Amino acid sequence: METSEFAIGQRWVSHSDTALGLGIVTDISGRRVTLGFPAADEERTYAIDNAPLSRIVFQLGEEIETFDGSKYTVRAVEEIGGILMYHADDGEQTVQVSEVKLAGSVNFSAPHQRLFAGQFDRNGAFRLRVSTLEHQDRLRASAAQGLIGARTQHLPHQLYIAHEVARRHAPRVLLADEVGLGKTIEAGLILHYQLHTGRARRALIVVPDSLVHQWLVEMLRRFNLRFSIVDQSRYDDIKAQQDDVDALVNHIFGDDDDGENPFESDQLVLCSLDFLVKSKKARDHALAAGWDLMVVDEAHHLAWAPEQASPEYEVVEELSAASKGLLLLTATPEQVGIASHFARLRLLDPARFHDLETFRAEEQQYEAINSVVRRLQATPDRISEDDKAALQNWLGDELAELLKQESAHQAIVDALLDRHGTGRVLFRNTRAAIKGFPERQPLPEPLPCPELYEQARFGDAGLAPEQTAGEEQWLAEDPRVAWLEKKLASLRPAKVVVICARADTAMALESYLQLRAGIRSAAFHEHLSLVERDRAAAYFADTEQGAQALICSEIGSEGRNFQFAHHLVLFDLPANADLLEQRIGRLDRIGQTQAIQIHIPYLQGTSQEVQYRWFHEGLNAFAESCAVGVAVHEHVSSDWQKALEGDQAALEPLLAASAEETKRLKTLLHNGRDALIELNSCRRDEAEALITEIEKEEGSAQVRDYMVQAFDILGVDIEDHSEHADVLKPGEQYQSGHVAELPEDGLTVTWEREQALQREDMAFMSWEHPMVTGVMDSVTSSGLGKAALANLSVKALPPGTLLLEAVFAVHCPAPESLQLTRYLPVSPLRLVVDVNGRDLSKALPHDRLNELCSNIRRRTAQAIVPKIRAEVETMVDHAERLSDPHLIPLKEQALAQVEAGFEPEIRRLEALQKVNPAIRDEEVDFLRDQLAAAREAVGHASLALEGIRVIVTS
Ligand SMILES: Nc1ncnc2c1ncn2[C@@H]1O[C@H](COP(=O)(O)OP(=O)(O)OP(=O)(O)O)[C@@H](O)[C@H]1O
Repeated sequence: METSEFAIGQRWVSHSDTALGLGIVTDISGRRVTLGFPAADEERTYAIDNAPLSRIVFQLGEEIETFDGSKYTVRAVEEIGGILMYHADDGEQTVQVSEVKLAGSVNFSAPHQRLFAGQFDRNGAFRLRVSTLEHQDRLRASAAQGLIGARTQHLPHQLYIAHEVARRHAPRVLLADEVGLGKTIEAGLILHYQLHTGRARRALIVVPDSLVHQWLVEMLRRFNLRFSIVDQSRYDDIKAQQDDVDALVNHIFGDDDDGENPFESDQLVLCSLDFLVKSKKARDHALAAGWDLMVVDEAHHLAWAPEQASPEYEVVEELSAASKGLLLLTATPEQVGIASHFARLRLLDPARFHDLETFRAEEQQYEAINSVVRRLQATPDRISEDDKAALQNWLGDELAELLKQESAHQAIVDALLDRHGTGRVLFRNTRAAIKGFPERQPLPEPLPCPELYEQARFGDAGLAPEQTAGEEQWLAEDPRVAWLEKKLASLRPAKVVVICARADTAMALESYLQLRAGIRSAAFHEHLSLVERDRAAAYFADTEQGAQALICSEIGSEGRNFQFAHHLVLFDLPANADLLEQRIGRLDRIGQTQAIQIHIPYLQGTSQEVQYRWFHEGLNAFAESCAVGVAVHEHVSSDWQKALEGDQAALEPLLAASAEETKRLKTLLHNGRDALIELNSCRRDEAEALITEIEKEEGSAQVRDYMVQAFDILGVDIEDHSEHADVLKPGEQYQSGHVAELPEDGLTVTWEREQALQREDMAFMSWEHPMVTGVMDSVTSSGLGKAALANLSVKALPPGTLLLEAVFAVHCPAPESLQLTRYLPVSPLRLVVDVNGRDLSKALPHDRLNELCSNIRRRTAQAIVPKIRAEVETMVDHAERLSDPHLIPLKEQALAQVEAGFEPEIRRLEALQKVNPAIRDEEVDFLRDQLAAAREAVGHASLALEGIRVIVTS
């Protein structure tokens, strides 16, 4: 009996998460279905179209258990109004059990019961099941888990961060690598890991308008993560789909709040921050949907001051409370000031960052902390008395506790970085630490100031004086225009990115260059729709027919990837040094192969010249990435303002003071904050070990061998394409239910990452490709290979001897929030027994049996099974008895890991509570309760029989 229509009361299981147990349909509304999972005390809502659910129908002869613990054997099944009624007996009386009454933690479809019910498979399916469990177990224990499938180069700083952050439960961190070092990739790796390991299911990415499409594409092509965009047009579509009567009612009553919540229809959603700020409805919907992980790119837009938060900050603050994990991304965390930086850290970790003034005061101590940390690391076996006193001062009573720990020095360093640095929350890699970036060459072009700008030489207006003149006029008289035209002609065919502060300037320049100067160019600014912007960027990227120049407004200076170009023209200069870094970062990013030529046309005797000299001589911000620009500006702001206003006398002192302050701050940061953050952001040796592990996993041919084995059983044909590549096609016996993502006309795949990086048209098949994980999940959650019957012909055993090869795996239903799979591996246990209970596991290894066993014809097998039922039951009992002792060490190990996972967290919160009165006792109690619940759940773990092969000798 098979049905796929949902009805309230039906029982289904989640094949993506069997630990939930047997679910019951509690609500069906619109395109969503909600199930309660009593064993795990969880409720889940799925989109009906792609719910990972399988209907559970117990077969005749199988045992069922009701929620009050009574057990019955199924004798007949009938369907009444979509609900199954089991006619069952307990040996004495016959009862009718509605499926509604079945227990939630029932372990359905026991392999031997499947066998007796005639549901057995050939040998190959059993073999596939065993190897699936073994691979799952190995992969889950591997440090490479979650990081294998990405179509990216293995860069140590990225993998280190991803590994460090992604393993956390509900991570909340600021990814603040310098511009262009790959924060998007880091966020993608973390997302991929969290989704792959089930630590997160629902994720929301919030980015500026101009980056929506780029994120969509990066997530899909690099990580196989398919996000859905929610924007105004999505709402328009929903509205259009509403039936006419609804629309009429809404129109009359002015109520358009009903209708679908598009944030709930998908698990992975991408949305622009601008849209969330503008649309209250979208905001409310996003809030109501709830998230496991939220990513916010270009987080420097989230400005905050003690008196007033920006609307962007408010939106993210609200949403961050509705999301368990939070990743904020920005290359320039202090772009809008230290207060905003603090406020963002507070969103991430309110327990640690509770007071702005305390935060400021702490920053003064970084240098002293750094020197103690360095000494601790240099001499791991002793601490000087002076350092002990300093540590006592910083860590108080906690020090004594930390000193008792096994690796006391590391624990103290970690506690210091966390409690007195930005340790757990902030990651920042710098070009200086990573090395290998190309040179940046500033090429100033002083030009005479035309009369046209006589009234707009200085102040802010002087930075973009064209806004004070008519368009025709400035295009004709501003010498930067003629210079640009000539420069582009002389550089042809080299690609050039031109950035100016304002959209009007970009538009006027672009149409001038295109129409009057005959230069192939494209404009990129905020007045274009998202599609038009992507089209412009693609036209510019095209190497054969594309534009030579892309004329961008300031939005082109964020997040975009233009590293294929080597020339940047700064048509004007921004006021803020971080913005300058963002602009240069479009070209100065991973993948840039040549020196970057930065052309800087400026008008002499205007604020442009002042700004050029300030950036160049004061901050050295053209030639090198400058992280201290905003802080230096705060220090010299009144002189800077004066110089910008045209006060000649202020300029030289400004340049001298800025250069000195830049040097001072860089040294300070180098020895203080940056050093502390660097300690945290990439531990080289760990990163290298991780890469070795990932490459070992990728380098082995195991994934292909496994999939070849699976394809053989699931009816997928493999044709040779070229070295490392194949073409997969549905064959005659194709079982589409087990193989997701295989198009009818086939799929070209590569098994090698290097090839995948070159050939984006090929799917990159790794252990973490959705087709591979889909097959693995489908094998373990379905009945495939659970029971098999085989023939063995060996002289050593008399004909007619029966053997049982059984495979067990750890089973532990528990609330998902506990994430117990972290501690309890699958741990497949294979045993071979005979009818007398002899343990033959070692004498008859799995591979040897695979070689020796052959299939029995189905008819013959069906005739044999009823005759050997009693013996099989006896052998299953023997195997279960032999399996029992294996569970004890597994549980002990899991318990130790549970403690090791929770206790540092509890200690940390207790330590922070002493300095932060805002931490409530309930927060600490919550963790203690979680620990108790995890202990209890581990206590109930069992070894469940996952598959059997009954072997008959001949
Ligand atoms: N591991 C990698 N493998 C291949 N390409 C990479 C890798 N890391 C980064 N890149 C490429 O380098 C460029 C910069 O990466 P990304 O956009 O993630 O940087 P970012 O730090 O977010 O930049 P920004 O500060 O400008 O937002 C992108 O083109 C990206 O595709």
